[in-house]
Amino acid sequence: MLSIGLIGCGTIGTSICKAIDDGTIEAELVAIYDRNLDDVDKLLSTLKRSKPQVMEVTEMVKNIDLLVECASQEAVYEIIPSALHAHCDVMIMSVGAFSDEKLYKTIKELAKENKCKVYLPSGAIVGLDGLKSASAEKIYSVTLTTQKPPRGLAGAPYIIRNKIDLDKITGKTVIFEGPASEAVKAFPANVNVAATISLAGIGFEKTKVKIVANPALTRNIHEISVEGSFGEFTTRVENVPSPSNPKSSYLASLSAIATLRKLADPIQTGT
Ligand SMILES: NC(=O)C1=CN([C@@H]2O[C@H](COP(=O)(O)OP(=O)(O)OC[C@H]3O[C@@H](n4cnc5c(N)ncnc54)[C@H](OP(=O)(O)O)[C@@H]3O)[C@@H](O)[C@H]2O)C=CC1
Ligand SMILES: O=C([O-])CC(=O)C(=O)O
Repeated sequence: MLSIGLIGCGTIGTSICKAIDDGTIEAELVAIYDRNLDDVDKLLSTLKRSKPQVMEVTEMVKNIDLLVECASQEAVYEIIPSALHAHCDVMIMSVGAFSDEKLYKTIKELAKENKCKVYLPSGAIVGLDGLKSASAEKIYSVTLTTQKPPRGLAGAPYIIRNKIDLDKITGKTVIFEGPASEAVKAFPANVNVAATISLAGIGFEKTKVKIVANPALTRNIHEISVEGSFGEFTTRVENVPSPSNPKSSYLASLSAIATLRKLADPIQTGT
């Protein structure tokens, strides 16, 4: 059975661990870690059958087949290279870290050298299958428009740097427009999906991102528009935010769970 170690015991990490614990994912949860020890304790208290050890990544990677990152972009720098050196496969949620081309190349090389796989779930978006198919030929443009209730953007470096008072936003307001390369740095906990789209499509510089704060919303909306030699499509998802972290949509947790279930399934459906 697949043995899993997980870094980041917050919203997504807890959903994944519960899904392993209740058998939705056929795997063994061997180890968990979070820099916030209260989150570790909270997570442990929700598990009924699994008894993961709490251990740091250097120890964890000696005991697992697959490391799951659901922590932060900085954690990708800290833990993924060690995991690959130790011949572990990895699943990454904080995909925005890959806007750093050097990191992306290093991880790809390490994965090849150590015969490991790097899994990047679709996360909080829909339509990645179409984008991947379209990228076999010419794509002319890709645009992501993300709308969140203002509290779903709280704490982002761009909001802090520009002293944007989210409480004063009373109508639909465009907060940011620019390439995905800038968006994932300005909003590292809000639009990792822009990175996943960039990697599947036309890259971080050509992928356009618009971020809108909309106080009329209770959901996180992601719209992707793609034009290419295949024709054009637009996808739109209205995501329920996770109760414990309004920045992260619940679909992101479900997508992580689906990716892990796929690993145990001999039949692979979809592009
Ligand atoms: N690909 C996608 O579609 C999506 C990706 N995400 C991303 O997935 C990641 C997890 O999301 P979510 O579960 O909602 O986040 P949470 O904030 O709920 O949980 C993350 C946990 O990881 C901890 N953590 C952060 N950095 C490190 C580190 N370097 N080492 C150890 N622990 C660390 C945090 O601690 P502390 O509280 O101290 O920061 C926190 O306890 C985030 O980066 C998020 O932006 C989210 C939604 C969609
Ligand atoms: O969950 C979402 O709606 C998207 C998100 O936070 C991210 O991509 O980082």
